[in-house]
Amino acid sequence: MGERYDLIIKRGTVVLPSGAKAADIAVKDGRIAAIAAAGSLDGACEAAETIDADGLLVMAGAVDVHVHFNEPKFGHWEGFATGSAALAAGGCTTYADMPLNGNPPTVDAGALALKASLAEGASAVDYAFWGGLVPGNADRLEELAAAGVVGFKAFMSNPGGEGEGRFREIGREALREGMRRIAAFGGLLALHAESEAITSRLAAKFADEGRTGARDFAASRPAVAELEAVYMALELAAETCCRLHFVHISTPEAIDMITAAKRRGIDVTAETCPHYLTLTEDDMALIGPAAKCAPPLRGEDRLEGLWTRLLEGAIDLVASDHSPCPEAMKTAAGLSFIDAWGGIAGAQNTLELMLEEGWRKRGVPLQLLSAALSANPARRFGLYPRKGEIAEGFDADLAIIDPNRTYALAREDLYHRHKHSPYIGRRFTCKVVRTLCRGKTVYAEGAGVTSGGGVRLTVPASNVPAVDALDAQAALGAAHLSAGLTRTPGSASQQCRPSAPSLPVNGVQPS
Ligand SMILES: NC(=O)N[C@H]1NC(=O)NC1=O
Ligand SMILES: [Zn+2]
Repeated sequence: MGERYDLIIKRGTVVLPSGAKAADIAVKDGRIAAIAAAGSLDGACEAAETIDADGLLVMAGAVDVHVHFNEPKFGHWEGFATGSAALAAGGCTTYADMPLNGNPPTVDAGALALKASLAEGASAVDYAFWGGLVPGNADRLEELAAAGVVGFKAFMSNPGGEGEGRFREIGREALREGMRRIAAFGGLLALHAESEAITSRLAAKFADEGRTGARDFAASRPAVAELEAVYMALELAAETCCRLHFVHISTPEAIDMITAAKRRGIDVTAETCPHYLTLTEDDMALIGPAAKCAPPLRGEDRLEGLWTRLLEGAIDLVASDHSPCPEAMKTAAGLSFIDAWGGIAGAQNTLELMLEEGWRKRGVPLQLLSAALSANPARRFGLYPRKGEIAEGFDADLAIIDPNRTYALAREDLYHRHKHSPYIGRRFTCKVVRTLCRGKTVYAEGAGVTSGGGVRLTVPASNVPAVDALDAQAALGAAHLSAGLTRTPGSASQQCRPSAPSLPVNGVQPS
């Protein structure tokens, strides 16, 4: 007998960075200890537990860097236990929680410590936190960075939300100052990019005119609001050398502006969400407030344009933007579409939606989906080389998927606190059947979710790699399409590279 392992997952179709391959995976002390030809480990080695993955896909657990779990104070909207249970059931093993909708928002070290104390022992999977950049907290950014946030989030338009002291949007000059400060310590800024001037003016105009429907909501947040905000932020990033990430981009035109900025050497990445890749404005009008989000869902052409950009490697990552609320804020009698909460509860469905709509329907290679869902977010936000990939030495964070299962998503399948979702009733031809975080099963079909074992990950500010590290995905996508995405070497990113030395990854050790 050879090595003794804790777990062997045998004969799965394993999605590696180089492609899908029949393989066995051995796990020891929470990490991937060996990857070998299918059937070669079983029998040759001892293991405390064996999972037979014959006929199943094994992917790196998703790294969802955009969720709103809303504690403290708004845990009745969504909390760490229920939100993370939904993620686990959907094949996600690491997430980063956004600094807003909870109260106090995560805009200083005290608020971060309070939030961390609430997450401790409650989360099913591993997690990290975002800090916030808001008017007036420029002096608090360094303390948040020192406490290990993955980056800072700011809103260029009104974020909504409730409560005294809630999160606020930031104007141009405060944004520039925040970028300057963040760049000084090698941090990263994530932006919700919609122009407040455009969206607030249209919202006020439509309110006067009594226009309150789904189409009116979409028209009040047109594509140009996103494009103007992205353009302005890219200029400020070039000026301040601040590393930038755009959350939930909804238009291919904005992706193209970001791609052009990358070619100029600006250190910037782009995220989109499953809903912009799977639902249109027409769907929003049909489904109602469960499909309301900001930026709003767009037309079919833009949806397909985003898939093309994803295939080209021009979209760096996909995250859920899970932003739920109590049922009544979506469906109360007499509530107009305009007044319903804007946020889609999608934490559980990211991986299955991407497999269904990407791999199945559009032929997107599995390794490209895996890069967008796992490796790239882990890399960009300092969680790599611990999270995000199936490779020796990485945490054994795995999603096991049955690619031969047909089911229609039912309300009762959902683990998040409030069961409104635009995907209820949707048919899937694949299903996550088991999720492992550091080698421990956190979700198994039938058994459900095992709660509370997730650990917090902290990231030193200067440990986050520059965008060049993501070029592998662009190359992967370009190879698939045989259309090249090239970056101009030695331009702004070279001048802007922070002088701080690169630190080792400070992910929490497996306990
Ligand atoms: N406040 C908040 O969570 N907003 C999120 N919801 C949404 O649809 N877009 C967002 O940025
Ligand atoms: Zn969000």
